[in-house]
Amino acid sequence: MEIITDIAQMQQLCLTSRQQGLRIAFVPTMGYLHEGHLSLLRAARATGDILVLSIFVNPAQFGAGEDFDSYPRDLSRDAELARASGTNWLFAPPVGAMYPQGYGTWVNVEGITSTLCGASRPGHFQGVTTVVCKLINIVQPHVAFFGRKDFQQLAVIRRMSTDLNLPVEVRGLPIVREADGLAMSSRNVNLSPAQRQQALALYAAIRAASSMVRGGERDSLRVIQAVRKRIEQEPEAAIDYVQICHEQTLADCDVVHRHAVLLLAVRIGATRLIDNHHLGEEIPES
Ligand SMILES: Nc1ncnc2c1ncn2[C@@H]1O[C@H](COP(=O)(O)OP(=O)(O)OP(=O)(O)O)[C@@H](O)[C@H]1O
Ligand SMILES: CC(C)(CO)[C@@H](O)C(=O)[O-]
Ligand code: BAL
Repeated sequence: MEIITDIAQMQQLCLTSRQQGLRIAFVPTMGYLHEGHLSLLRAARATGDILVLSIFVNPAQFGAGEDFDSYPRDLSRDAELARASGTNWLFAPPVGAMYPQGYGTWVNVEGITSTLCGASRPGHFQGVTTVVCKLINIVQPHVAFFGRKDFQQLAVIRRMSTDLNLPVEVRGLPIVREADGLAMSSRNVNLSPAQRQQALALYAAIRAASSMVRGGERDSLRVIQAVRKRIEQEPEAAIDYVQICHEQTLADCDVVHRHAVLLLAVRIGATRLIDNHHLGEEIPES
C-alpha cells in the first residue's frame, strides 16, 4: 500500500489504472477507522481491482463551533488497518491542497438537505457534496461505498450523483454496531465511560420504536414521543432531532409505512451522535 498526499499524482495513478481496464473501488472517510469503515473496505476490496481509501477531515463540512479540531485523528494506525484490509492507495491530501487560496466552487444539493442534519448543521451538506465531488473527480472510481449510518448523507450523495451525471455507482452498506448496539462512530472515542453508557439510549429507543411498530402502532407522533421520552431519561442527552421520514424523499411521515425510516441526532455531552432504523421493515408485506 502506498500513501498518496499529492492530488495530481493520485489523479494520474487512477487515470492510468482506468486506461489499463482496471476497476477502481473507492471508500471516502474522515479516518480514525473502525469496524464500520472496515466493512466498507471489505466490500470495496471484493468489488474492484484497485481499492482507494481517502482520509480527509474536511473543514468545509464543519460549522463554526463544531468539533473539527477535536475530531479524532491517527493516520499511522489507520494506515496499518488500511494495509491489512487490502487497500492499494491511501489518499490523504493536505487541507491547503484541497482548498487552496482563492478556492470558490461549491456543490449544493437542494431539497433533501433542508431537513434533519441539513437543518441542525447549516452548510454541512454543501461541504460534504463539494468534497465528495472533488474526491470522485480525483479518484475517478467505478464504484464508491458509503455507510447507511449517515443515512441522509447517502441520499444526498445519490441525488448529487444522479443530478450531475457522475460516472460512478454509489453503494450503501448496513450500519455496523458495537456488541451492545451503539452504532460505531469515530466520535464514540470522545465519550466518557458514563456518557458511553448513556449513548446506549439511542439504540434502546430504536428498539422500543421497532417493537411499537411491530405491535401495530402506525402513528409517527406517538412513536417519536416514545423515542424522545427514552432518550430524555439520560442526564447528558440533548436531542437535535427525532424524525420519521420517507426513505427516498426524506419528507416527514405522519403514518409509519413500509418506506418509513426513523432518524435521530442526539448530543451526549459535547459529542453529537446519529443513528437510524428502517421502521418499514417491521411492517409485514400485505
Ligand atoms: N457504524 C457504521 N456502519 C457503517 N458505516 C459507517 C459506520 N460509521 C461510519 N460509516 C461510514 O463510513 C464512512 C466514513 O464515515 P466517517 O469517517 O465520518 O466515520 P464516522 O464513524 O461516521 O465518523 P463520525 O460519525 O464521528 O463523523 C461514511 O460513509 C459513513 O457512513
Ligand atoms: C463522506 C465524507 C468522507 C466526506 O467528507 C464524510 O462526510 C464521512 O466520512 O462520512
Ligand atoms: N460522518 C459524517 C461526517 C460528519 O459528521 O461531519
